[in-house]
Amino acid sequence: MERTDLELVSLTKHYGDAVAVAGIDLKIQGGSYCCLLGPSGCGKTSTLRMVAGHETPTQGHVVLAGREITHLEPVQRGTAMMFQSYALFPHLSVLDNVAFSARMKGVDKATRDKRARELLELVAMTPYAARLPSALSGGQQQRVALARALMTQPRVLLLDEPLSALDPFLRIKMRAELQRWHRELGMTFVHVTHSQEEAMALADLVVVMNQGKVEQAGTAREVFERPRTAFIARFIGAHNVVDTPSGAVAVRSDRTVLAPSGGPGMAVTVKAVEYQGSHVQVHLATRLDEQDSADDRPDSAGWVALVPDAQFHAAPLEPGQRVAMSWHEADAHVLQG
Ligand SMILES: Nc1ncnc2c1ncn2[C@@H]1O[C@H](COP(=O)(O)OP(=O)(O)OP(=O)(O)O)[C@@H](O)[C@H]1O
Repeated sequence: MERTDLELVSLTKHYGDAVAVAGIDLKIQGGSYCCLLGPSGCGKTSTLRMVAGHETPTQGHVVLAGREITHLEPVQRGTAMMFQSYALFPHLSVLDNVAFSARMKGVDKATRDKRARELLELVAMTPYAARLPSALSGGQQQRVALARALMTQPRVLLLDEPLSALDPFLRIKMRAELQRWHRELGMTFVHVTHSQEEAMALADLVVVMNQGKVEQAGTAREVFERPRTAFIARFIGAHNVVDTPSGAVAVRSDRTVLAPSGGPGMAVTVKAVEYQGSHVQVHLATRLDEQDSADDRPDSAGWVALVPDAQFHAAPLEPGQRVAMSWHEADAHVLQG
């Protein structure tokens, strides 16, 4: 089988003095679903735009299927971008929107309409072929945007926050559709998101970025079970970062054990209790008056224990109560840096 890997080599982008992307090395296997994940401003979109050819790298290379594409025009690369705002042409019907790129290339009407109809079928939009975009819902516009991007027969589909404009219900529905399309099309998807939940749900390869660099790349399970740094553990969530005499460790919230005060472990205070159905989230701090732990405060000392509901109700806890927090040695994962 032909290799269609996408490789980024020392990919760098400066805007004046500001470093948006600080030298990324990444290999994305052909046909995989990759999510670029990270907080706002970490360089995800700049990276995607350099792959698409909408931004010129300051340094480095983009290689697709063994071919250097760094300085090619967007249409010559074998990539297609689906934008955050779907940017459909308002005066063109759904069918003509999808067929547009082929029309620009001079493909005859019968051929381009046939291909456009096949793609509308794929995204379940056949009944809407004659409509204008203004008469479609957000989810429907998204499907048309996808069909339009696929018209160029790309090897790599680039998706910039494709679900961010949708309401939570539709977002989950479209997530399942993205998975299905990825499976059916067999092409590489590179999807930018700031939602760890979205990345974990979709990606074969999760690439967590921080300040223009790749902080960790791996399967969702690898990143969740073996977060490399405190930043990753906090960003992925559901982990406590605890300073111990042998360095910082990450412990999953559901593996954090609470015992009556005086028991083994660290003496902490219950700050808040949140009932969540199958589990109860117990927020903990060294003292009751401590501020909430903020993501941007790396030294913050707030923790969460996720206690199964039956266990919690057998021995309920209340804010202000002192407890002992501990974990099994095997559940403490040593962090770097
Ligand atoms: N055209 C530009 N000119 C100057 N600075 C820019 C430009 N585009 C992006 N930046 C800066 O580069 C950094 C990375 O931006 P980028 O859009 O790639 O981040 P992001 O991770 O996609 O963020 P978001 O999730 O908010 O879209 C940011 O600090 C941003 O302000």
